[in-house]
Amino acid sequence: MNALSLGAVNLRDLLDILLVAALLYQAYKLVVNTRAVNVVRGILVFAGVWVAAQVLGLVTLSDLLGRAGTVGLFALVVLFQPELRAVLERVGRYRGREEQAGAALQELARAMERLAERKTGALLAIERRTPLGEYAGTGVALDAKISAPFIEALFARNAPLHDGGVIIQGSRVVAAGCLFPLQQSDGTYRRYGTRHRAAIGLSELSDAVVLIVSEERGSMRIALGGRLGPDLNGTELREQLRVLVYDYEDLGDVPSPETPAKRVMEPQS
Ligand SMILES: Nc1ncnc2c1ncn2[C@@H]1O[C@H](COP(=O)(O)OP(=O)(O)OP(=O)(O)O)[C@@H](O)[C@H]1O
Repeated sequence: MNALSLGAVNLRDLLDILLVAALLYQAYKLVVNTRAVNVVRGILVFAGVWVAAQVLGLVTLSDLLGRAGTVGLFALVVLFQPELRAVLERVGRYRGREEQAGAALQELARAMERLAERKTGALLAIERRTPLGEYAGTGVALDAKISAPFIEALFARNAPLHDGGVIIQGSRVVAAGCLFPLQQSDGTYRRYGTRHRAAIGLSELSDAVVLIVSEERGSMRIALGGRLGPDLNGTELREQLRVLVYDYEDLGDVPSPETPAKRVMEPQS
């Protein structure tokens, strides 16, 4: 018997099982809270029926399901192309992103503070799991590192792209002048203007963290999960950005709108 073996199971088997478990857990975290979760359930039922057909020797059924499965795989790749690309991009991102994330957070918060001080209206959506490509497509594509002066320049009055929202992916600004979906008027946010309602609307349809600087009040707020948070000072804004955006990748966890944000995101009417 091998020196490393523990009875029938040796250390290599244990390592194998642990790695597979870790992989399955990562896959679970990728799909939970996304539209893919129902598809995964469907695939599991499909696979269950297929295995049962094979075990029971139902040749025609298992052959049919096997062929349908191959076609289905291609269909899934097409259907989930945006999500797959986002996952691969996340996996492929190089190390050192902690440093980049810290710098992006500080620059973004500084830009928000300066815009608020000068009462310059601004709207910025930070992408998390839900791809924001369809909204980015309504504006002008950019590819610029986040910096406070750049964001301030984008929203400066009379600047060509100051109207509409900016979209951020990680530490890069990827689009400006974008049209976000307005919150459907259910009465809750009726007294707010279109900038705030566009922020709430986008946060309703995606898991994006949407930042707003009010031109009227010079306040900074976050919309998340279809709700508008309270006015934030610079410290609170940094803390929220850290918890909601710039920490999650390294922790491997995207906070859901209900979790950490709840502390400071009481609904505002
Ligand atoms: N659907 C939209 N998508 C993105 N930006 C929008 C959208 N609708 C309006 N905006 C932006 O909001 C600006 C108008 O803001 P408005 O004054 O109506 O809103 P508000 O919520 O009262 O904000 P503020 O407190 O800054 O005045 C527009 O000039 C435009 O830049």
